Amino acid sequence: MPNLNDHTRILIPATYRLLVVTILSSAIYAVLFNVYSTPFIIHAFQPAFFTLLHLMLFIYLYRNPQKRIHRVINTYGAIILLTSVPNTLYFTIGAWQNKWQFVEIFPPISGMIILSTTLIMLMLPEKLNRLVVITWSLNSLPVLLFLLTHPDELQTPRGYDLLFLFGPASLLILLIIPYQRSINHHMNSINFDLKHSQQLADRDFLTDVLNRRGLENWLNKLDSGSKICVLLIDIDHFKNINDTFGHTIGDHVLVEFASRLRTIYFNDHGLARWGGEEFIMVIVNPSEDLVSTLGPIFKHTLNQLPYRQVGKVTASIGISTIQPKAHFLDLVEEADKAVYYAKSNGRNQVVIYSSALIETKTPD
Ligand SMILES: Nc1nc2c(ncn2[C@@H]2O[C@H](COP(=O)(O)OP(=O)(O)OP(=O)(O)O)[C@@H](O)[C@H]2O)c(=O)[nH]1
Repeated sequence: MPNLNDHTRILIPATYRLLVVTILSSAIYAVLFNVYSTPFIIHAFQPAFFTLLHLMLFIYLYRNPQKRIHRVINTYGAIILLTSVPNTLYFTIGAWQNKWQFVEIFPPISGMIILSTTLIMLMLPEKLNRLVVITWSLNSLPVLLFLLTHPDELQTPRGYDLLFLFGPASLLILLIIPYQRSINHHMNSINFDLKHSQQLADRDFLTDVLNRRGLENWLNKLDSGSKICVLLIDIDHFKNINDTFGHTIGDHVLVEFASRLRTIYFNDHGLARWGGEEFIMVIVNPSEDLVSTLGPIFKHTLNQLPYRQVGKVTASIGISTIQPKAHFLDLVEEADKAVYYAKSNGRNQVVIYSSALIETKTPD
């Protein structure tokens, strides 16, 4: 799954799992309620409807997970809230009005509520915590309040069962919150470290522009329909700089050269160190007009002012034709031929590749 942030990458499979568990458990309820029917006709349909609803949610997510994940999570939370709470309130209020015995009539959904809320808290983002706590409180408080004010119903096997289920389980839900927060915190810091190391691995340690790997990753992120133009920029007589001023000063020149290249700005472009004293710039969707103006821009930026410690530095630049990004390596070859031509022709110049130029004018 390219271009997904890490959070979404974790969220999507977690939501699939949550939906599968919910579909399976409500399907089991649907079967059980039909085999062992309750006095309420709605129980014959509600779990089946629930199963269908979550199945539709699963298919909806499956068709476009990246775009729909947050909508699906919010809908899931809303369904839990809107189906469980009215159910619980209906039975507790009815029992309070002496319409029925609560412990006999309350359907065995407590396990389902505990399962879904705990799973949501463990798997889904912190923002749903509040919804889960509200759902849980609106379900457990009426039940606990009713049982504690009706000892005759409490002191039955089902009464104690419900008391312990909703009582200690409420505590468990509260305990999961800090646990989940610390997991989130750790995951965020691991993601941050991972991203940081990936960024470091994509950069040239000396000049801090992209390295070859970084450029490749950058190219992969471009739209497949993008057209590009490649510029190879090779410092002239760099060996002389090293020989005359020493390797360390040579390094300083590379850093200064790269910073000057960074100041040349196009709408969308990538800059990388291709080799020792050779840099590469890829311009995305350039016009032919732009390409024809590149020479003066580069010469002005790179050569005009002297470099600290060493004075004048020049470069030979080869520019490829404009082609789809899939032809990147061919374009590098073109730019390389143009650089070779520039070097052989006296250096300190910008050469635009054309087959005619290379065939007819390449000096020996
Ligand atoms: N200081 C320094 N020198 C480097 C680095 N990487 C490569 N070099 C040097 O860059 C020099 C490149 O030399 P050549 O390939 O002969 O090219 P050039 O002297 O620039 O000559 P032309 O390209 O023909 O103008 C070599 O002396 C390498 O040692 C680096 O990271 N730091």
